[in-house]
Amino acid sequence: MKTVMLTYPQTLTSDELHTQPQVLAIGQFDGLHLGHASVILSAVRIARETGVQAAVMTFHPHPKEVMRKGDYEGYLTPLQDKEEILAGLGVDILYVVEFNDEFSKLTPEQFAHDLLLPLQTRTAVVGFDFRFGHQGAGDEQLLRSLGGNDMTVETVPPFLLNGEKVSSSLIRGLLKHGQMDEASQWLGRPYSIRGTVVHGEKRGRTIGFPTANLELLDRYVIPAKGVYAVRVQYGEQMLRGVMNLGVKPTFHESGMKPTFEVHLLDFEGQLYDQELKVELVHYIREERKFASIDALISQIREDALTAARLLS
Ligand SMILES: Cc1cc2nc3c(=O)[nH]c(=O)nc-3n(C[C@H](O)[C@H](O)[C@H](O)COP(=O)(O)O)c2cc1C
Ligand SMILES: Nc1ncnc2c1ncn2[C@@H]1O[C@H](COP(=O)(O)OP(=O)(O)O)[C@@H](O)[C@H]1O
Repeated sequence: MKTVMLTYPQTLTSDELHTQPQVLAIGQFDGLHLGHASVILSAVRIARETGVQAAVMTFHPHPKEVMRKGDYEGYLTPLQDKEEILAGLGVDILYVVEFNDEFSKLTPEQFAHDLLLPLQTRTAVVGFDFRFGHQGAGDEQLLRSLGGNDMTVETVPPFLLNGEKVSSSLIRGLLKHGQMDEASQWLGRPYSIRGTVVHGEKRGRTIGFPTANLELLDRYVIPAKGVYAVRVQYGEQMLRGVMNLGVKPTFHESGMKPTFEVHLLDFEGQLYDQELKVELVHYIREERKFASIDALISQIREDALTAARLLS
């Protein structure tokens, strides 16, 4: 899959894009959950049937991050994660449109005429509640009429799981409550984060449980504090682990920023500066303040056994 970054208006109307006829799924797609996947897989299917390219258009940063100016709760799937998942769904090309003030003011007509049609979009595929253009003025009907004879529009109905509509906001809520099993079901995969291993307080090794402390690569949605059974991708290897996401109340009074720290079950070696992808598979328990270090150690030992059992 190829990724093309677009900024309106400079790059859009130029011939340099070398566009070819395509089926284009359009959306924010944060989370790339089962509902999003059904939109994208519809586009891929139509593209294969009609012998054209399967494309996706998304917007970055998240419009809410731009409009709320810093008061944004974070991404379920930052760009790098989106790219990886979309490539796996069979998408040929991903257009990432820079979402900025100017882009947010585009009318529906400009969006269709200056962006979709120059990209040779033969079919636009959108979710049932798709809105576009300044303040969401455009809907599916308007998109259809703006496409005229050049572009058709396919609308994909809501994807239901156990009778409920799969949505990013519902998944965010599940993560905040540590309901990882449900979140995984709706996402179609476990929730994951990526980070670089940084130096911590060097206490882990002294208590027999070294932990790789992660500095997250992006502004992820932060799930519930507590202990998790995790799978860790380290280069080509998949390793099992147990993670604490919290403020270590046994050692610190309030005011600490939550840290992500992972103890790998079957690993010895150095991880500093390495990148890890951590899948939060199950929530084990809440973080607690222990009366002694020994009590904490025996609890961590038990957590590691629980994680091994849950991940086997
Ligand atoms: C599985 C696991 C569970 C943990 N649970 C708690 C906890 O409930 N309360 C707490 O204060 N610290 C908890 N910790 C954090 C430890 O206190 C921390 O790993 C230790 O202080 C080492 O920190 P360092 O990596 O910065 O050296 C946990 C760590 C792990 C790996
Ligand atoms: N099984 C393991 N799980 C996690 N990290 C490990 C493991 N074995 C060795 N390490 C290394 O030890 C470091 C963590 O040790 P620790 O004493 O907790 O130091 P820090 O406070 O800097 O995280 C990790 O960053 C990694 O380089």
